Amino acid sequence: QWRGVLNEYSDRLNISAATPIITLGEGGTPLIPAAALSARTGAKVWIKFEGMNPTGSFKDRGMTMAISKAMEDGAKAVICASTGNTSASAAAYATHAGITAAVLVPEGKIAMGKLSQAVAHNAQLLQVQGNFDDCLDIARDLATNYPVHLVNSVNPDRIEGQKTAAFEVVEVLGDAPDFQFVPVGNAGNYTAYFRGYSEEVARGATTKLPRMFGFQAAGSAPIVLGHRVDHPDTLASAIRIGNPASWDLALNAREQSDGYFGAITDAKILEAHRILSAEVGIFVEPASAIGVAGLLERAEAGFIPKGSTVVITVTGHGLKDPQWALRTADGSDVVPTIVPVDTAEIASVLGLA
Ligand SMILES: Cc1ncc(COP(=O)(O)O)c(/C=C/C(=O)C(=O)O)c1O
Repeated sequence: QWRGVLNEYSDRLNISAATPIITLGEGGTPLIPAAALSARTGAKVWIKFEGMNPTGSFKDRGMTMAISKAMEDGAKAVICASTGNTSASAAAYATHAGITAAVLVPEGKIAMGKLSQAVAHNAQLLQVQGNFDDCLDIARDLATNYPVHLVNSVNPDRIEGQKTAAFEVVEVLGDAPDFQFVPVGNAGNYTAYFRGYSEEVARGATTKLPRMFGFQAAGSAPIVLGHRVDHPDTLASAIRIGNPASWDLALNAREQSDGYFGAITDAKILEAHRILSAEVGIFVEPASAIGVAGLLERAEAGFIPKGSTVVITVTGHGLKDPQWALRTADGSDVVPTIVPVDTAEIASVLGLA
């Protein structure tokens, strides 16, 4: 069986025999051809479905590394700030390791699925009366002044673990794609994919780097705007971040990969969210759909050559924040169809009769 990314890629990660391997089987996620998106764009589109990780997001790749290294350092408690998925993952891996996790989330801005996971995994969850950026400032202060180990993506172990997704793409495609699309909050994952692909080039496993295309929500797009956003706002709560922790690393990755950062409106995020679930059969939380929206926008604008190989990483499962599938385009609630226990009636409603 798949043994988790630290075991599967041990020779390409900075772990040693002294590193305890804390794993829930993360990684080895599906790379799924998206015929509907290929038809819409003329590219050859693949979806890297990171919702299939143990806690339902890509964060598990980084957390297995961060918690394993924390255990190696003798940590007894970990701390993180989170818009939700990092807290769910930190809580799961910490409890699996037998240590405690404290998580700081912006009050009232965490999706129900993620809140449920952090509580279920016995984290000390504090809702901070501020936004994610305030939470990260506090978490860094706590890790500096108290005996708690910081597991946010400012911790390089997280980037190390997350770069394994690029290894898996290359294994399946036999080369790097022409374009790699990702959502961008702190820009840790954008940075991690660039690092993973760069290492593949260095070891001769690929002929090229993909162009790294990252997307931020229009109401929360500091890298696109070129300045911090003090009051970020988007329904894509996972990427509601105004001061990205890996900003400089991401700009470097963009330069070196002839990459791009773009902003996408909430309406276009929801449109892509629906296309992905209704036409491809992949259910994601809204932030994860921004890469699909980004591809549709870039293709429409003529920047994606026909026949290009495109990988879009969708980062969190739709079950994290299922409410969005139950709203119609104009924001009203989907009305359930209620029928009597009567075959003829139902056949008629289904349009069979
Ligand atoms: C579903 C989903 N998609 C994309 C991102 C952006 O990744 P980065 O650009 O590496 O930050 C996040 C980030 C979440 C957190 O930052 C957190 O959980 O604290 C996410 O949950």
